[in-house]
Amino acid sequence: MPTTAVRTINLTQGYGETPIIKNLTLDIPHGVFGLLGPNGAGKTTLLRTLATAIAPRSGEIVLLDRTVENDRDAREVRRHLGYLPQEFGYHPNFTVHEFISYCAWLRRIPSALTREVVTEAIMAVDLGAQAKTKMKNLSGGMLRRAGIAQAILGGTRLVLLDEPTVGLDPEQRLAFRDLIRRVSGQATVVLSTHLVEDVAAVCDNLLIIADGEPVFTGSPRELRDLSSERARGDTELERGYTAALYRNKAGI
Ligand SMILES: Nc1ncnc2c1ncn2[C@@H]1O[C@H](COP(=O)(O)OP(=O)(O)OP(=O)(O)O)[C@@H](O)[C@H]1O
Repeated sequence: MPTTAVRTINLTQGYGETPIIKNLTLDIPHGVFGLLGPNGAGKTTLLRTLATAIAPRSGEIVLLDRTVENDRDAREVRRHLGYLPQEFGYHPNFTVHEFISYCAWLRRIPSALTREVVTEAIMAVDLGAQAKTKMKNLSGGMLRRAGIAQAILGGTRLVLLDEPTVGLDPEQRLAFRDLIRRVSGQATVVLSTHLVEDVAAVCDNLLIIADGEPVFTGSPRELRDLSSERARGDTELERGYTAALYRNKAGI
């Protein structure tokens, strides 16, 4: 298996005149990859670009060994790609089963396979007991799990999750980490988060971006190694994170 699941080469992305992601060259290896950065750093913009929801302004993206140059490439790659945006839409009166079945239809999964893949995805996120519950009656954690179920539907090989732990209580976050570990047996997972501890718990590697530019790539352990007495933070990892940001601001 090739070692890189996602590659960006001189990727520039933005809205209107303003560039948000600036000339980003990045390799995301197979495994679980974290995206960290302050508010407005460009994490969502990068994930939306990798999800092929918005075309790059310039530069290249290679997803699962396919260079995405046109709509045909994007359509092909999307068959293997799952995306959970920060806010995902659903009909509140759909049951979990109906929601996931509807997503299967949107993803053009053949109807003969729908029942099987829908059940598989629901079971994978432990929502079997809620299959007949309406989406509007799910707790925040269950709703996130339903969102992840649609992202892994049909055995996707690349799963992009935007802030999947927002709004979860500590117990739900632990359960979420277990779920990501399980999903990573099937797919490369790229997730954005504000929570440095989530990254340490589940990610093999991570990128910190600030103002659309990379300030750190490496493992959680390498981030810890950046930690210094001077840097702010309650844990070594948080101090590593602030040190990486400070190092960038100081132009070191
Ligand atoms: N649709 C849009 N049109 C114009 N500007 C946008 C749009 N979406 C995002 N931006 C701007 O792009 C920049 C990066 O936003 P983005 O949402 O990618 O950052 P983020 O790192 O995900 O932030 P957060 O952690 O707050 O979610 C911000 O300055 C934001 O205001």
